[in-house]
Amino acid sequence: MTEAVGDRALCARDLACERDGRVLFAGLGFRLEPGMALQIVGANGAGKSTLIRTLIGTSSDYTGSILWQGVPFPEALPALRASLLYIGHNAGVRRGLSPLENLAWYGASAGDAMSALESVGLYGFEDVLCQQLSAGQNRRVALARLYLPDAPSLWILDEPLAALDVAGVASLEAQMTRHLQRGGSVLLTSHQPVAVAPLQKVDLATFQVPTEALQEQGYGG
Ligand SMILES: Nc1ncnc2c1ncn2[C@@H]1O[C@H](COP(=O)(O)OP(=O)(O)OP(=O)(O)O)[C@@H](O)[C@H]1O
Repeated sequence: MTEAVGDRALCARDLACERDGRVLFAGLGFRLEPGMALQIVGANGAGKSTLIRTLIGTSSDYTGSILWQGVPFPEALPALRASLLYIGHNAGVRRGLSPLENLAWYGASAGDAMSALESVGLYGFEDVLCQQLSAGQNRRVALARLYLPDAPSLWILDEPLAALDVAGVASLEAQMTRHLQRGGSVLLTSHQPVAVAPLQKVDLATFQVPTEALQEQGYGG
C-alpha cells in the first residue's frame, strides 16, 4: 500500500510495543516531517529505547503501523536505512580504535573526520584509543558522525545528550537545528529539555497501558 506521492514523513499509527511479551505502551501515533524534530520522553523503563529499536527495524514486537515516506514497514526498511543515521544508547564506538579510525569505519575521509572531530572538541585526541577517553568524550566520538558532510537525512538518536557537558549540549543542539534547517529530521530521546525548533514531544506516559489491562494480560501483581 503506497500513500500520497511526495510523502517524506516517518509516521506511526496506533503503535503498541512489547518487550519480552509485555506491552509497554499502546495507541501511540506521530508524524515526523522533514525539517522537524521529535523528542520521545518517558520515565526509566517506559520504553523509549524499545520504540527506537522498533522504528529502526531491529525489533518487530509491535502492532499498529509504521510508514516511511508513505510505505509501510517492513517493506520500507531498506529505504529507511538508506536515509538513516542512528546513534544508539551505547553509541556504537569501537573502543579499541581511535576516534579517527572510528569515523573511517563509517566511511569518512581523513579530512572530513578531522574536521568533524574538531567540531565536537576532540582536536588533539584523534589518535588516542577510545578506551582511554572519558564517557563524555566517547559520546562526542559517536556524535561526530552528525558533523560529517552528506549525513543521511533522518537522525534517530537515543539519549544523545547523555554525558555531555553544557557546551557539548549547546553545540549538539546547534548542529541539530542546522540539520532541520537543511530539511533533515531528528527523532531523539532525552530526559532533559532539548533546545531545537520546531520540536514536537511524545510522552510515553500518555500511552501507557493501565495496570488493570496488564493484569488481564497476566502481567504484574
Ligand atoms: N535487557 C533487557 N532484558 C529484558 N527486558 C528489558 C531489558 N531492557 C529493558 N527491558 C524491559 O523493557 C522495558 C523498556 O525498556 P527500555 O530500555 O525501552 O526503556 P527506556 O524508556 O529506554 O528506559 P531508560 O530511560 O531507563 O533508558 C523495561 O521496563 C524493562 O522491563
